[in-house]
Formats: sequence, C-alpha cells, structure tokens
Amino acid sequence: MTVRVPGKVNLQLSVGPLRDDGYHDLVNVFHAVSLFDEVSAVESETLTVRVEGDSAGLVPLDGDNLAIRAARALAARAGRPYGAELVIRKSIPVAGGMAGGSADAAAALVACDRLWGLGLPQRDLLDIAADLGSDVPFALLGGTAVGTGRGEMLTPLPVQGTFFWVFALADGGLSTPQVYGECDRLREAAGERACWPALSGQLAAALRDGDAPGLGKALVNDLQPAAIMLRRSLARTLQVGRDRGALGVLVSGSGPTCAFLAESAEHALDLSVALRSACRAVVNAYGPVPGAVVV
Ligand SMILES: C[C@@](CO)(OP(=O)(O)O)[C@H](O)COP(=O)(O)OP(=O)(O)OC[C@H]1O[C@@H](n2ccc(N)nc2=O)[C@H](O)[C@@H]1O
Ligand SMILES: Nc1ncnc2c1ncn2[C@@H]1O[C@H](COP(=O)(O)OP(=O)(O)O)[C@@H](O)[C@H]1O
Repeated sequence: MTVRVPGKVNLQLSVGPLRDDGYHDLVNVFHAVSLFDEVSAVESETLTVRVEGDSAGLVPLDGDNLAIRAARALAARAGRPYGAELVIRKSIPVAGGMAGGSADAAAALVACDRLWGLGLPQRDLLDIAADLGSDVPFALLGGTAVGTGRGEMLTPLPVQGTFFWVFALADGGLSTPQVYGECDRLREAAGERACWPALSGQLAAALRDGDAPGLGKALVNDLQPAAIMLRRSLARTLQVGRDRGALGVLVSGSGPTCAFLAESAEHALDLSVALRSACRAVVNAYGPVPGAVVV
C-alpha cells in the first residue's frame, strides 16, 4: 500500500493571541503543492519505519517519527496491536515549514487504514490527525483550505486554475515552537498586542478568480519576522525573488523555506535560476494538488 502526500505553503498565516494550552489561535490558509513524500506500508508483526532520500538522516526513526505515531494512534483507535513496515520516500524538506512530518503522518493513516482493512470514515481519520499535530488534518485533505483554531479546523476554499511556485530550500531547519516563541517575543518587545485574526477578503477573492497578481499582493505570514530574526540570510533570499519580479514572496510557515509566486511556468524557471545562488537548493512546484492519495 503506497500513499503519495503533498507538502504545503501557507498563503495567509495570521497568528492570534497565545492560548492557555500553549498554542496560538490562527487563520491559516494552507495550499498543497506538488512536492510529494511517499509512504508505503507492508504487513509486519511489529511497527517499524525506514526513510529514503537525501534528507533521510534528519528524520527520527523511533517513536518520535510522526508516521509511526500516526500508525500507533490508528491501531489504538481500532483496538488491535497491528504492525506494519513503513517506508518513507522523502522529498519534502525536513523542518522546512512545508509540513513534511505532518504529511507523512497523514499518509501513514491512509496507508495503514487500507492495509489493516479498517475503512474508517474520513471524519475519523481527521479526528486522529488533529491529535497528532495542527497541520496533519490538512495533509489528508489537500487543495486549499483555511484552518482556524490551532489550524486543525478546516474549511476548503474555492480556487480557480493553477498557481506556479518556486521554493528556495535552506541549509538546516527551524523549530516550529521556537519560531512561535520568537514571534511572541518580538510582539512583546514592540508593545504589540496580537489581534484576533480574520480571513483576508483580498486573498479569498484572488484564489476564487485565479488572479495570480492579486494573490501575490495578498500573501502574508505573521511568523516571517521571527523566522528572519532566527535566520538572517532569509531576508536576502526573499529580496532576490522580489528583484526578479516574483508576484509575491514569503517565508513558508515557520520557515526556513522561502516561497515565490511566479506569473507562469516559464517565469518560475527564470526565478529558479536566479535563486540558485541564494539558497541550498531550488524546487519548482504548482498548486493546489490533492491531499494524501493511494497510488
Ligand atoms: C507553523 C505551521 C503553519 O502551518 O506549520 P510549519 O510551517 O511549522 O510546518 C503550523 O502552525 C505548525 O503546525 P504543527 O507543526 O502541526 O505544530 P504542532 O505539532 O501542532 O505544534 C508544535 C508547537 O508549535 C506551536 N504552535 C503550533 C500551532 C499553533 N496554532 N500554535 C502554536 O503555538 C506550539 O508551541 C506547539 O507546541
Ligand atoms: N516523518 C517525518 N518527517 C520529517 N520530520 C519528522 C518526521 N517525523 C518527525 N519529524 C520531526 O519533526 C520535525 C519537524 O519536521 P517537518 O514536519 O518536516 O517540519 P515543519 O514543522 O517545519 O514543517 C523534524 O525536525 C523532525 O525531528
């Protein structure tokens, strides 16, 4: 059983106040892009994971692996000590702000649900997903959707057409809790109070109309100043894309991956050439694409 699952970029990441449970209330517009991990599950007595790909060494192989945690949570829901041998073929950057670990968790849920013949309804999988992490439900759904609460309560957004993206991958990752912490620290230092976030009308209209220039202008990420503070070189990477005429530039989620919206597939190629010297690697992708699917 093999499942393909996309990474994401956040088109609007508006961060509200810090809650008592340590999470922030968000308006988080997720957009699934054509940069995929694959998770295979074959029958086994025990539950194990192996990771393939250039960044395999950065992924934990013990109980911290999100795919293992997902399979365990599913077996617990089914009330049976099921096993599986999981293999993750990794292309989504690790700790890159593109939710690769969450994607693997979602893929493992779908793969093991099939392998074990459980046939759980999607709402049950979404429930288990939300317990695993705020970004996991979206990886099941894919497309473009707005997440509220800590990002786990999803409403799909209508989108016309396809958007062309370039991603500049950085050396090393950034820790998501550390970036949220830095965001709080910067706000406090500036005497700013976090506002209650709302979905941007300009962003929703641009998505609905397939208006790439409009989307470029509406992109927003409240975590961007914090990510730049923790990784100063991102400011330069973003500037290279602006200078080369990207319709919009932003840090993807908690970073350090930077995302650039292109006018067309040709413009994306031009941007990717310009960005090559400003980061570790460049990847072109398009969105939206579906969430975790059996291949
Ligand atoms: C920032 C975002 C944007 O989509 O993702 P990445 O860019 O890292 O992939 C998400 O909010 C990350 O979601 P996810 O990676 O699933 O985080 P979780 O495991 O739920 O939480 C990890 C930690 O991030 C912080 N956190 C997460 C979500 C949220 N709404 N508020 C938070 O403050 C908390 O410190 C929490 O303990
Ligand atoms: N299957 C997995 N793939 C990637 N990272 C994983 C996985 N399981 C657990 N992790 C851990 O989750 C952390 C965050 O990874 P990831 O989801 O790729 O990044 P981000 O939260 O920035 O989108 C990693 O540093 C890694 O230790």
